[in-house]
Amino acid sequence: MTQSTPAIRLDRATKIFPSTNGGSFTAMREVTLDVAPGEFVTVVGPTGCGKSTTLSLISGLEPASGGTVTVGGAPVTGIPRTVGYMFQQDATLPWRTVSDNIALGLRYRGVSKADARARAQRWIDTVGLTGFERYYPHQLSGGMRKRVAMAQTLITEPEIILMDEPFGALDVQTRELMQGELLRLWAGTGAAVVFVTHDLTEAIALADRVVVMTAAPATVKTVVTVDLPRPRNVDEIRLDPHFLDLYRKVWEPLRDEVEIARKKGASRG
Ligand SMILES: Nc1ncnc2c1ncn2[C@@H]1O[C@H](COP(=O)(O)OP(=O)(O)OP(=O)(O)O)[C@@H](O)[C@H]1O
Repeated sequence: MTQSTPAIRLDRATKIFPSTNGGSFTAMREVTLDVAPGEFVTVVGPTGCGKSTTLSLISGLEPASGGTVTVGGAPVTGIPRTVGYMFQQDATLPWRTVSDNIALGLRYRGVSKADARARAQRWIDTVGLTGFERYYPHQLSGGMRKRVAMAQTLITEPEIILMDEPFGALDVQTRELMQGELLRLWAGTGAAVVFVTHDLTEAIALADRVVVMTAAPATVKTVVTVDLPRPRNVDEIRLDPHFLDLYRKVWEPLRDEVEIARKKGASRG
């Protein structure tokens, strides 16, 4: 992959699902977006507009109905190995320890048990879980489980990380802590990130660019460049006066779409 090749390219990507009444439902309409290697892009939009569907197309979980989706310059035909995921619900196995859960991705890729364990230990230390290696997920706090999830995602060194509201279920303080942790961990990876969230403060604090989607069917309404310096302290950056300008730039186009989505929902209901 050369420097000019986008990590992800959506070119007029469209997704049509069959609907339960025998018709069809367009979830995405001609979404065009490039994400550069090492870029952090967040995606916001009204509820149900097609944000998760966009991630499904990039991850190869769903094929596009029209347009093209490429990862590292190659069309997505299956689930690319260079992609890591993090969702709102943890992907930890409840019957495996922290150490085994973190090593899992490497074991699936054929790495020996000893090597996977050693690399897992490095990640356990990096995410601040030293001493909890033999704990099971249910013995951990929500924030600690997120640390496991981040280590699980990053240990395979993905070139692309797809995140669907990964901190959505956390309380506000833990969420802010995890945002800071994510930025710290991501900074050393060079991975391109697409991060879906409903939280505009989170979207701006993390991103190089915020993509605002329209009400369903999703298409790109506008893209706001976040020209805040890195490394960022997510606690402090939201107090920066420029942060408020950026918030307005994202919220104003989004507000219109939320209103459209609300009216559509009301007319359907
Ligand atoms: N497999 C599927 N079959 C049929 N319809 C689907 C399927 N997956 C998603 N949809 C529909 O596509 C639309 C977009 O869903 P999607 O989950 O992408 O929205 P979203 O923006 O991520 O929503 P939210 O903000 O609530 O998480 C929804 O109306 C949903 O019902």
